[in-house]
Amino acid sequence: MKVLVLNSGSSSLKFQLFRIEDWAVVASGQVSRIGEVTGTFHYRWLSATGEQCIETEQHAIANHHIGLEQIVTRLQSSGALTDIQELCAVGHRVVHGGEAFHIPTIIDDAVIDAIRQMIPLAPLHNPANLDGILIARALFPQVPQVAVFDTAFHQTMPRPAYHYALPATLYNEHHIRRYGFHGTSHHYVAKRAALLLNKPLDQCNLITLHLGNGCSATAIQQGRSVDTSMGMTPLEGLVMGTRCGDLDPAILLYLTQHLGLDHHQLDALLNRQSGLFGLCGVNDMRELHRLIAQDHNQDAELALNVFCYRLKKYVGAYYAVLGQLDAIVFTGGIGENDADVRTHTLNGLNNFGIILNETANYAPNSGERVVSHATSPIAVLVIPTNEELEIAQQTLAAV
Ligand SMILES: Nc1ncnc2c1ncn2[C@@H]1O[C@H](COP(=O)(O)OP(=O)(O)O)[C@@H](O)[C@H]1O
Ligand SMILES: CC(=O)OP(=O)(O)O
Ligand SMILES: [Mg+2]
Repeated sequence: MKVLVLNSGSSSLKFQLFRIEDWAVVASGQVSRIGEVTGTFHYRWLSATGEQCIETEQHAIANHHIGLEQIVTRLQSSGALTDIQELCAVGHRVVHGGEAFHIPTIIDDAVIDAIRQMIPLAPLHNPANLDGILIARALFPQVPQVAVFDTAFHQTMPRPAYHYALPATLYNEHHIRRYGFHGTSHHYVAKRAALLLNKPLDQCNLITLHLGNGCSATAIQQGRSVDTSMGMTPLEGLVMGTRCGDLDPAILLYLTQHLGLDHHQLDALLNRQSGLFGLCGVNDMRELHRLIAQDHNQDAELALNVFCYRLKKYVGAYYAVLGQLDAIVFTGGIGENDADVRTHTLNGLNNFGIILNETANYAPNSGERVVSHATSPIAVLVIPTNEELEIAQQTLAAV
């Protein structure tokens, strides 16, 4: 039997098909640039003889419905999913679950309505997540669908951590509070960290740093999220690829009053034109390093420093929140691969008991690893995230 995981974004649809006996990935890939003149269909699968096969096609993919149809056709023709009966569930990443969802949830009409109502709280993510659900339901009417929410893991945050200092009615009547995101990833790497530390998760205090296109930090006390850097929406907190993270809210007033920006322009500015991109014109961390190495580009250098400085402040704050700390965990495309970011962020924290081992930190290695010094009281770990596997396992448990 197999579980299909879908992560539906605004212009892409990522998928992985797992065999539940051993959680092997039988097929995976993504359709991207949906709705553009040329789309891309990237497909990887295991042949009948166990060989890894890869294929990339370029052609227009008009919408998510057509994208998912093409995925299913290819899953069938490659032998990864010869019969739909083999599919025991479809798991969906859903970014915003508000306060309604603490656990993976079997999708029915009421759940779909609730996800729809959450769209204003995650305008970049929830509409696409919902499309993925509706299309998968139409394509596989007999197969149970499960929603796994980015917000669920953070529902254990205590009230002082999630309340904004705003008039109480804004929470009581409008649900304006901090929710936090990337919970599936923070939870997954926390479980892996506990194994590496050889301690039960409910005895581990951790700071997990998910640094991808979106970036967030989480303080984990005895295995539960007690604070996280993203807020009501995935815009608060760390510096990200194109999102600004924390800023003085009066800047928004200034931008509207003195520069005449309307709310569409503000949305574009904060979500898509800020972060690393706003500071130096590129949002890909690898590109940023190239600009620094090849051209000594000062904007890129500043962007890297702003990124790491903000991250260091969150590490310090969450250390104070936790009081006692077992490990700091780096994950996501940047966290897993960028030794410079790890060094810049943790530089000068020796007196806090955080001592990087630079040889281990810079060693070319892609697996789970310890990059702190053997004598460091607090371990520093690099753990590749696997949101899809976590969603697949939670999906199976839910059905
Ligand atoms: N080898 C690398 N060194 C530095 N940064 C990297 C490396 N590989 C990927 N990244 C960065 O990871 C980010 C994307 O992270 P990822 O977790 O894949 O994103 P997403 O949030 O879309 O899942 C990009 O900024 C990219 O530059
Ligand atoms: C919630 C969020 O920011 O997700 P992503 O990093 O996939 O954009
Ligand atoms: Mg991601």
